[in-house]
Amino acid sequence: MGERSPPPAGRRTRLVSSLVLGQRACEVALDPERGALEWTEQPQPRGGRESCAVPISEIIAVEETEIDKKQCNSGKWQKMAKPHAFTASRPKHLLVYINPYGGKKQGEKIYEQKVAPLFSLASISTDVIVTERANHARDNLLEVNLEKYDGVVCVGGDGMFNEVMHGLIGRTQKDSGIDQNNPKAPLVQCNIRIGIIPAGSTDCVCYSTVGINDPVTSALHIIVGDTQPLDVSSVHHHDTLLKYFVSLLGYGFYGDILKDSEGKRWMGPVRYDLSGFKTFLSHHYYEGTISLLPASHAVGSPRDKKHCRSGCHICKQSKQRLEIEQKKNGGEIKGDDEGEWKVIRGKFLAINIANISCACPRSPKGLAPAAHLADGSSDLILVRKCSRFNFLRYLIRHTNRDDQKLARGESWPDFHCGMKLTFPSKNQAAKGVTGHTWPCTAAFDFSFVEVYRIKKFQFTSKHLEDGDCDAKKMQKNRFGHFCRDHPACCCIPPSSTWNCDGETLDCSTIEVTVHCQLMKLFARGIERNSTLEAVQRQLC
Ligand SMILES: CCCCCCCCCCCCC/C=C/[C@@H](O)[C@H](COP(=O)(O)O)NC(C)=O
Ligand SMILES: Nc1ncnc2c1ncn2[C@@H]1O[C@H](COP(=O)(O)OP(=O)(O)O)[C@@H](O)[C@H]1O
Ligand SMILES: [Ca+2]
Repeated sequence: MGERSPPPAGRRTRLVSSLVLGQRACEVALDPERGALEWTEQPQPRGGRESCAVPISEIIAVEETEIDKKQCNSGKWQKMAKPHAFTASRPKHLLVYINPYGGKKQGEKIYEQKVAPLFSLASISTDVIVTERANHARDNLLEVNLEKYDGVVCVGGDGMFNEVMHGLIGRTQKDSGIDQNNPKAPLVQCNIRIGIIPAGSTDCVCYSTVGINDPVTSALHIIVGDTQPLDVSSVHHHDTLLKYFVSLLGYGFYGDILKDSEGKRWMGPVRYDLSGFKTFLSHHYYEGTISLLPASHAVGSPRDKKHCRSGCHICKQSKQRLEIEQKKNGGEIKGDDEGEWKVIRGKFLAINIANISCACPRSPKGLAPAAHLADGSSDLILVRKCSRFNFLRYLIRHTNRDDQKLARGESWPDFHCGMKLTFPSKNQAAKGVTGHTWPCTAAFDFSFVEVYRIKKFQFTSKHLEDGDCDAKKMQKNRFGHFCRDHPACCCIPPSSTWNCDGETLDCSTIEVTVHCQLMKLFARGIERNSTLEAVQRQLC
């Protein structure tokens, strides 16, 4: 590249050159002020000029093409040694776990065909392990030498991500001498980032942190070294750690779907739709006592119209708060017990705790659209006993895609953030209809739905309120539900099971604590589409 004009005083040099892209002549410029590589097509005889720019931090690789050998050997060109790491945060060595049985069983193919070539282009070296059994990745992470890796990649669904996350959290606490079974123990943050290549059935963690479940998009976020902190919640039964979760902890409807779908894994992702339909028809409700500690530190509420997006200032504030706390306490993050507990008793069709929005292809806005990725709080959604018709209205509001239509007549293409928008027709607009099918008709606007932003939570099923929940001591009734007090009961199941990131928990009596930004992902959150969101807000 040759310099065209001297830079104005105080400005860094802008390098400009001509380049042939296929058949087209372009003017290419490296602009250090904007940190971008720009190219503009030279004016065509019929007019028109197209201009593009790519941030330098997002260029994957620089390759020297062999078109003009003479020029290459003329001394003007210098061959770069394997170029990588445009910015310091890019990974060079990755440890990859592939679940060959996740989703539609395409994990290995997806990795080999779509991801590995990009890693190789970006000069990233990998150690790949195709798992041979459940918990293979978790157990391996507890002993492997992690120092040689800049990140861990999991190819699979939410269950696989959850397994890898358990390995890393467990390893970090073990190395720091922290007892994970103690619900009050201050956990140590994991600094090694996880990348998720979606190849599962729901891919909720990937969808909610990237905006789409696309393996190539995820691979690019890993390559450019994006970092997205993530809240993780722990689930304890007295002094025993049961599990951690990132997406959904669900009792009642989502617990029953999971339980029913376990034997249908061979069907692939469609098992959830079938079990969903069956569970909807069974319409079981469950009685119990909930105690919750509101997230007094958290800004905003689960009903907010403004959602967590790339560079979210609410999540940034939480990071600053954490750093101040860590400095004060010599690196430790102390549990925050401040505030007044609220106790709620009742009959519930669903109890959902969402650490993040839980957006996925089946529910593009998510079960908790306003939940933040890294604010140290979870959104608790209580759906009380109501009619089947009302429950269906609630389900449709958070699962239906048509509910998200906004454009006049036709739909906009699917945006990066996974939304599809359609405006009301002219006739509808003339009648003052601005959005009867618009997503702002929130799933929470029902008298039988309550929402809270929480930092701690406890639950006891009514049938267990006076006893212990040792699953082995309990008798299983013929529907597969535990029922100690009423062994012959076959009408209303006394307790459901918890769906914890897609795994069932053995105990229904649990205690949940949100750990602010315990993990980091190779992601950058859902990117804002400003035009689209401005229209969205206007119509709301
Ligand atoms: C009649 C209506 C039927 C509705 C069925 C709809 C399912 C809607 C799914 C929204 C769930 C979002 C929360 C995500 C949970 C995942 O962690 C979990 C595990 O995902 P994985 O199988 O590991 O990818 N998936 C489920 C369905 O529980
Ligand atoms: N090789 C394997 N054989 C059987 N199960 C596995 C294997 N590797 C991982 N798993 C387990 O499979 C479960 C589901 O995996 P996941 O990738 O989330 O698929 P899905 O989204 O279809 O549920 C996870 O809990 C994980 O622990
Ligand atoms: Ca959160």
